[in-house]
Amino acid sequence: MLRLRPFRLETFKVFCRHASKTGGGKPVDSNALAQLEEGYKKLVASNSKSLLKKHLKKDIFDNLKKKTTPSFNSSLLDCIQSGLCNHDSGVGIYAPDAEAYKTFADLFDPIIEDYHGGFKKTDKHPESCFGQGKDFANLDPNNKYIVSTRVRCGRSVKNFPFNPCLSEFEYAELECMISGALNTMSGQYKGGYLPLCGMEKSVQQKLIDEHFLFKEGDRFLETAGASRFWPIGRGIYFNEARNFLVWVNEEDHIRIISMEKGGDLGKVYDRMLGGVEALGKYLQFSRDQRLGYLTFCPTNLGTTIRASVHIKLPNLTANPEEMQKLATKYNLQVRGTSGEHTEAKGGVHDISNKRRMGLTEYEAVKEMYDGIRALIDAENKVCK
Ligand SMILES: Nc1ncnc2c1ncn2[C@@H]1O[C@H](COP(=O)(O)OP(=O)(O)OP(=O)(O)O)[C@@H](O)[C@H]1O
Ligand SMILES: NC(=[NH2+])NCCC[C@H](N)C(=O)O
Repeated sequence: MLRLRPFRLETFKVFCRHASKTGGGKPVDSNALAQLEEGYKKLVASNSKSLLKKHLKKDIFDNLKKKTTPSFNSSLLDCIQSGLCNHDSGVGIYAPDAEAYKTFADLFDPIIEDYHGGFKKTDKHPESCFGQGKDFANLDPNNKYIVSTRVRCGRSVKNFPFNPCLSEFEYAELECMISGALNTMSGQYKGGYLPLCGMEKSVQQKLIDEHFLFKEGDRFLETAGASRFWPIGRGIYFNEARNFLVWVNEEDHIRIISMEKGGDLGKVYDRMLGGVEALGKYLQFSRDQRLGYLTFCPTNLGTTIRASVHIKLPNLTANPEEMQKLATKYNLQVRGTSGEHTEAKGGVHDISNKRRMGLTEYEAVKEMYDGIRALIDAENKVCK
């Protein structure tokens, strides 16, 4: 087992702040309040299609604008700054610390319900049930459509807040804990950790282009306060075969990723699952009774699973309305070739399950599996 965390002044200060609270955080300072009012006015006047704009009604805004979270004093501005700065956000809100999901529940709950296909504020996320990859046959045995398959999940380490509330010291501490746990991995998971600090720019860019590494300078994350002290504490772990990866301190503390060429979803899923189990022996993850595994972005709560294929469907690509209709029918999300907020290049789309809450891990992957099969069937029908 890893050694116990040493005594830290930072943690002690947080503890004291927490212990001295008698409910409710510190009042929001007048500067933040003025920024909020201004930003809200602009959002309302904009043609933003974000879930933030849709659900931040005036009464909710007025009711939440002066609140802060008990332990970290995170404000509404801390939650919605990204959506206020980026009117092209699809969602536009993040939780600076786990308590934000409760303090600002009047806004998070309807957004969660909308994104995750009806997970109501009275609903409870089910217990984890991963099932087994053997139920998912190769989606494209003749290698006709699928370029590659990837399954990822996110984890937050217990007792640490999310990005905007982490100190520089905590970034380094988290990196040390997570890479320490990763370095114990054996068998097919054996590999090495590469910190972003000191990584050559050309190496970094190559890893991004190969779809292994997270990109840098994501404006949605930056304006959410998630890029402080960059690149301190950030990095990537690879196994020797480069089909198992772990991202450290990007959007979430941990992203566990399994990926390979072709359409063997079952194999990719099992590999991710084994990695999650192995890491779970060394690290404790934050889980909420109602929301499931806790993540920085509400779109990732619950199972945190995104199972995706890079796929070429020329006929459906030529008919984007039909493609979107099918994606909506099967609860799928269509992204561009380099991930979120990018365009499809060479006809390659990234298609994945959209919802992650209110269903088990197995069901989330099954949803993607059934949807991709339906899209391939539809593509084949047009061919005939
Ligand atoms: N099936 C896949 N095959 C190869 N690469 C993939 C696949 N799915 C996603 N990727 C790549 O993974 C990288 C990260 O993508 P992206 O940021 O959209 O998703 P994510 O890591 O699941 O996280 P988030 O949803 O938080 O953005 C990108 O380079 C993207 O192209
Ligand atoms: N990586 C994510 N958390 N994606 C979901 C939302 C991303 C961004 N905040 C938006 O609203 O468009």
